[in-house]
Formats: sequence, structure tokens, C-alpha cells
Amino acid sequence: MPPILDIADLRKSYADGFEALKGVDLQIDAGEIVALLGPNGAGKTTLISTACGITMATSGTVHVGGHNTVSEYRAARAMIGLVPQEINLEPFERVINTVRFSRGLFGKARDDALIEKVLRQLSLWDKRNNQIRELSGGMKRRVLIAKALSHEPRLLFLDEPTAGVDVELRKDMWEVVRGLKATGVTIVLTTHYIEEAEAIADRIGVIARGEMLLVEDKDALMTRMGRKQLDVQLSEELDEIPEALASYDLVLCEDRKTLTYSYDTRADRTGITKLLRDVAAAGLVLRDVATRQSSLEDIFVDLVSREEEVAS
Ligand SMILES: Nc1ncnc2c1ncn2[C@@H]1O[C@H](COP(=O)(O)OP(=O)(O)OP(=O)(O)O)[C@@H](O)[C@H]1O
Repeated sequence: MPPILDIADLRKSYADGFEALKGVDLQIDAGEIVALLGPNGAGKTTLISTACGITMATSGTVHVGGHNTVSEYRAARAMIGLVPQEINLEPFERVINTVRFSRGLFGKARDDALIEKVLRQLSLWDKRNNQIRELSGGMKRRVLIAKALSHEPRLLFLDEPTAGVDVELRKDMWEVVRGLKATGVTIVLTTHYIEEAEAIADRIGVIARGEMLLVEDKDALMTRMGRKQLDVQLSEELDEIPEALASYDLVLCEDRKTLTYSYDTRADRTGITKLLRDVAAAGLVLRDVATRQSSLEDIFVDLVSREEEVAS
């Protein structure tokens, strides 16, 4: 099956000459959840707005469900739902009318059963007759999603859906996103919360300075780039790493009592057994050992800082 979203060599320079996207390629299959991570100003919002046809690309193409977003704008746009970063709702309008109106904007016939389904799915049915101003911040964000779903899109873009939302509500939102995926909607979201990407994404894309550094299956990425650390805690402080352990790539921590050993989780031999034997042979007394798996956050920080070094 062709990808539901196909972005090829997308470039965007703003009027002031700033190049926000420098040839981005991205293919997304139907039914996936893809999280786009990147530092502030990386180009995530520009990518989403350009993919939706709100911002005009300087060059390159975007196809949604096989439709070109410029030459077949209407067909492409009908397949897309966009949940923007800012809450841009009319405070005195009622929830149900807000959502119905959005459907009308796409020229779709009124469908009360569908609006009820969407509002129930987002736990907003009880609030359907409330004015927007009477809702909490988390509920307003869910109204934005309901609006974006009102015309039955196949591809939903969520631009920082949980920015400024507390931990509990963020987890609720993750449930909503998983529920949408279960109904067959493809989801592309941007986020600054790495645990969010870790919790819900099937694939992760990392953008920095307008370039897509990688797009990869989350689990594969964590296995490929993830390293494990072994902290060897000693009973006594060391001035330096003993000569007998020089062949290991060890780091002596600030407390001078912990030696950190990094190893590749995929390697046949991790070297741990030999290291511990050599630690004992060097006359050091062990107090404790602990292991730590690098998180997606470690991988992300590592990737982006490496890219910054190359760029500077
Ligand atoms: N209308 C515009 N005119 C000129 N430059 C712009 C415009 N919109 C965005 N930019 C610039 O393009 C770059 C990418 O911005 P964008 O909003 O896409 O980043 P982002 O990754 O979404 O950032 P954030 O995480 O802070 O939301 C930034 O340097 C920004 O200043």
C-alpha cells in the first residue's frame, strides 16, 4: 500500500530568507503514530503546516493518500485533520456547535451521530452544551481534537498536543491518541516531552535545523543507539583509575568511588564478567553494582548535540 503521507525533498524558505526546511523526506504508512522530536525552532511546526497546505513550500512535494497537497488541495485537505499548538476557540460558543461548524467548513453534511461519537470518544459528551469558556485547559485541547476529527480525516496532525498540560492530563491524552489509532487514524505529533514519544509512538523522527536527522522504529532506535551503563561502586575512594584497568573505557565519577563502564547491549560479550574479575584482582573492594539503560532522552540529546557540533 502507498504511504498515507509522502513528503519528498521539502524545502521552505520564509520571506526573510530563513531556510526552515532543508530538503525533508518522510513517508508514513496508514495506522502509524509518528512522533517528531526536535529542539525549539527545528522546523516541526513548519513541516506540519506545509504538509497541511497552510504554508506554501518553496520546493518539494507532499502527497496525502496519493493526492498532491497543491494541485489536488481539496482532496488532500479532506483527508487531514490538524490540531494546532494554540487554542483558538470562540469562548462563548457551545462545544457541540463548535465541532459541528468545523465539519460544515469541509462542506460535509450535518451528521449528529458522528459528532456524538467523536465527543464521546474524547469524553466531552457531558460538556456538549457548555460554552468553551467554561472548560478547563485540557478539555479545550480535546475540543480542538474533536474539531479536527469532525470531517473524518484519515491523517491527524497534533502540534504539541500536551504542551503545558499536567502529567495526569498528558496521560489521558495519550489514551485518546491510542484510541484514535485503534480506529484506524494515522497520527503525526510533535512534542517536547520525550517520554511522550517513548510512550505512544511507533516511529520517531528527529529534526534539527530544518533537517530530518533520522526516522526510525522506536524500539529499533532504542536498541540501536541505546547503551547500558554499569556503575561499579567501591568501598574506598580512588585518586585515579588503576593501571590494571586502563584497557577498559572507564570513567571515575565525581564521588571518586564509582567507576562507570558503558557497553553495547547488542554485543555478544559485554565484558562485564572480566571487568569485575579485574576490579577484584586490582585489589579494589566492591560495595555495589548497578546498571542503567540509556533512555530515548539520552539518545535524543546525544543526536542533537552531535549535529550542533557538526554545524558549528
Ligand atoms: N513566518 C515566519 N517567518 C520567518 N521565519 C519563521 C516563520 N515561521 C517560523 N519561522 C522560523 O522557522 C524556524 C522553524 O520554526 P518552527 O515553528 O517550524 O519550529 P518548531 O520546531 O516548531 O519550534 P518549537 O518547538 O519552538 O515550536 C524558526 O527559526 C522560526 O523562527
